Order: sequence, then C-alpha cells, then structure tokens
Amino acid sequence: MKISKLSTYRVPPRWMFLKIDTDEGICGWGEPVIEGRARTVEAAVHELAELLVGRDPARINDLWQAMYRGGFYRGGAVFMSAIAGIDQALWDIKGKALGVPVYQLLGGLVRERMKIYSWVGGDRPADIVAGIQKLQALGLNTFKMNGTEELGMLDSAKALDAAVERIAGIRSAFGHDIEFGIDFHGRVAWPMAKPLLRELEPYRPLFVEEPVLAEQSEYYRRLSDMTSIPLAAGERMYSRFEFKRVLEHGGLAILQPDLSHAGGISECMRIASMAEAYDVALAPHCPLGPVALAACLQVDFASYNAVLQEQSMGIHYNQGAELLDYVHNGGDFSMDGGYIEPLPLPGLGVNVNEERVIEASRAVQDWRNPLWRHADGSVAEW
Ligand SMILES: O=C(O)[C@H](O)[C@@H](O)[C@@H](O)[C@H](O)CO
Ligand SMILES: [Mg+2]
Repeated sequence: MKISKLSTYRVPPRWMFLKIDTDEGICGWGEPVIEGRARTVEAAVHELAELLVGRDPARINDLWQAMYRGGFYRGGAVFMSAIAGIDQALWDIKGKALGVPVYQLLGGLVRERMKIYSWVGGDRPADIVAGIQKLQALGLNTFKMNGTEELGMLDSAKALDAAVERIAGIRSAFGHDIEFGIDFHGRVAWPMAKPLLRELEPYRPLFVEEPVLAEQSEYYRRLSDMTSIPLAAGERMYSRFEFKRVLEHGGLAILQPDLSHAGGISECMRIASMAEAYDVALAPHCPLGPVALAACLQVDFASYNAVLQEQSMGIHYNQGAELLDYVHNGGDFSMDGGYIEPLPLPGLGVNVNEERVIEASRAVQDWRNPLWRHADGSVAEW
C-alpha cells in the first residue's frame, strides 16, 4: 500500500480535517490544527506531504521520525500539530487495513468505559450553576470552567474574591455531588497563583489546570508544594521532550497532552507511559472535533493512567458546528451517564461524513481567539 494524496479541509467552528488517500482505496482521517492558526498548520501538513506521498502508510514509526527529525528544526505548536494529524490518519489507515480499532493495536482495552467531562460557563465564566444543572440532566457529573476573567500580574483582593465566590457558589449549589476542574487558562501569573490556589483550597476542585503558563513550568513544583489541589497542564506542551522536563521537575499530578498538538497517537502513548512511571495521571486535552476526540479515546482505552477525557459537546467555541455534525456514527459517541464506551469501528472509530466536510469547507471563516486587554490597555492573557 502507498500513500497517494493528502487533502485538508478547514471547517467551522475552528477545526481542520486531513484525509490521507492510499493506492488501495483505504483512507485515513486526522485533525491537525492549532486553534486560530489553521492555515499555518495546513501549510505545514502540505510541506510534510513531500515526505509521505509514495511511502507505505504502515510504517508509522519511521514516517513519524522522518517528519520530526528530517527537517532539522523540531517541536512547537504548529509543526507538532501537523505531525499529530498525520499520525492520527496513519493509525486510522492501519486499523482499517487490519479491520480492528486502533486500541487493539496499542495492546487492547484497559477499561470498559472512559469518564468524560464538559465545559461550562464560557470565556468569562458565568451562569455556571445553570450550565451544570442542564448537563446534570444528561447524567454528567464532571465539569470544567475558567477560573477567572482577565487577571493582572498583581491584581486586587476583589478580583480574587470574585473568582473564589464563583467556586463557593458551585459547592453550595451542588455540594460534592459533582466534581469540577478549574482552568486558570494561563490568565494567572506567578504572583497571583499562590494566593488564588490557597483561597480555592477549601472547595477542593478536582484539579486546577495551567496554574501558570507552560513557559513558567518551573513554578509547578513550588505551587504543588503549597497546595493539596492536584495541578494539571499539557495542552501547550508538544512532545515527550517537553513533558520529560516537567515530570523530572515535578509538581503536576495530571498531564493533559492534546492529541492534535502533541505529535498524535504515537507521541501521546509515549507521554502516557512516561507519566505512569512518575505516578502521574493522564487526561488528554480535547476542545476540538470528533477525529481528535476519537484519537484521544484510542489512547485512553489503552492507557492505565488515563482518568478523564475532555470533549467539546456544548463548549463555548463550537459556534457554527457541533462535535458530531461531521460524522455518520454519532451514536457511537454516546456520553450517557458521563462515560463513553470504546468506539466499535476499525481505525480511529470515526465514519467521517466527507460530503458534509467538503461542503462546510467551502464557506469557512478563519476563527481567531479574542485579543484581551487590561484596563490600562496592556495585553491580557485570554
Ligand atoms: O482546556 C481547554 O479546553 C483549553 O484551555 C481551551 O480553552 C483552549 O485550548 C482553546 O481551545 C484555545 O483556543
Ligand atoms: Mg485548558
């Protein structure tokens, strides 16, 4: 079998799908994208195609190494997202060619179902209690929300009180019948991370995500030493070579690699087992589409330390299309009771509605995250 063509489709809400065709009629799908930089990743995918067309798609490891090492420069969000989507599609082809779900090729199931969580509250966290009540009706009991709005490097007690009162309100509404993670989303700088974590301690969130920005990861250990709240990060780290340093330095209880940013299934399986060696849990990041989620689930079902899976159903970013709009087998992604079962179809387990993808790609707008500014006019972390 030989790779014959790579086609990319940027589609609403802010995703990109990659289709890899082969000379034997089997195709594979991937989801290479950096939210807000889809065209840049698209260019990277088509540059990498020069290494792939004419090659045997079964040789995933060699193709991965050639893409990663072959261009001298390596790593980073754009390049590793391009590799990630290509890797997903190669695993999809392999599974389809052998007639098995990818998790079978990764050693088989370690669990019967995978716990999922949903976003509530939007960019500026609001109406969280109502959001949780709506999803509780669907049987979900684990959620995530932004912890703050814009927050200055040195902000007021009032700003901290607003963040804490929001969380206190959740606990008074639901007690411990639900669990939730709080995403600091890179908005909290080192000077504010310590006081905010301390004030949130009594409400026992399941985790706090990106307590400081990934480029400040040397603080994870110091923050972890001063709080009992499990700290999580990983969506803005892009290979095992970055995760290695964070694991050695310590501080993170949960790694959140993104299957569409951190080199794909091949790389995230390696990151998962590195984390397990340090007794660190895995909770793949996935605010994206169905192919990215399917790739996450293949890793989740083959990784002992996978504990929680993000998915984008109802997320505030999904304007113009929803998680399952581009697939024929949406029923396989049932989340009743807050769990997903192994996807039954061979490959990644997604039956992509190609006609719908092509049609949607014709009228796509470029998505951009907002540029926030503080009251003094300086740029604020979004
Ligand atoms: O935890 C999450 O889902 C992420 O922080 C998410 O909000 C961002 O990755 C967003 O997709 C960037 O455009
Ligand atoms: Mg996050």
